Amino acid sequence: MLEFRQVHKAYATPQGPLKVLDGVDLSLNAGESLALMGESGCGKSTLLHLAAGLDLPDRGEVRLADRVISSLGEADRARLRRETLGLVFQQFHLVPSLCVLDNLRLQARLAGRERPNWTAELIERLGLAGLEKRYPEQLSGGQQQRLAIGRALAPRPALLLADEPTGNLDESTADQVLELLLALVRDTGCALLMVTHSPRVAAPLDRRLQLSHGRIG
Ligand SMILES: Nc1ncnc2c1ncn2[C@@H]1O[C@H](COP(=O)(O)OP(=O)(O)OP(=O)(O)O)[C@@H](O)[C@H]1O
Repeated sequence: MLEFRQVHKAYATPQGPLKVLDGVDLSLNAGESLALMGESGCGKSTLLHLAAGLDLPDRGEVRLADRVISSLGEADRARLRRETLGLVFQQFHLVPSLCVLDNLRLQARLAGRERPNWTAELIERLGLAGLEKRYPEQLSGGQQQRLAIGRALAPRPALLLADEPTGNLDESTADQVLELLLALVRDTGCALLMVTHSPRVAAPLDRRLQLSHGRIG
């Protein structure tokens, strides 16, 4: 589903290149869930951005759904991302001018996979029934993050990439949102790569990997 082969990435800084990934190998099978852990600044978000084709490695290869996403041009990367991936970040990235229902519909439509029955089921399971016509700013933080998860899963992606998806929520809301995310991932058979610094959040996933000194330990 997702594979990194000897991936290297450095950022240009005024002090010279900052080496962040230094030969990362990683492989995630279809339907599998993986927690990527490591200290702040070790390169977890960088790795996730490379997995999504939002950025490119300096060396090495990133394969997504049997395509080498790191060799594709920007338009092809965007298409592969739309067709294959769901993305959930700490900031919700909802469309503020669209209501709950249209936020969900838009994402499915962009992927060319609108399924009204699935959208309706999602709204129920997200606990957003009755709030379909509300705009994101009229929702609580937990509701917004549930909507962001629903939006990512609306097109039934093969892989969900999540960057600290409960990082902005209080502990009990975070627990509920995480439980919902894992249940939806399990029921849709979607693979999951989740960045988290929290062992508690990582515990229920199939595997846990540590990123340190630019490599997977
Ligand atoms: N565009 C950029 N230009 C220069 N340096 C960057 C850039 N993006 C990230 N960095 C640096 O690269 C390193 C890795 O950043 P990254 O965001 O991947 O870490 P992280 O493990 O996700 O951190 P956190 O857990 O704090 O979110 C950090 O030292 C960061 O300051």
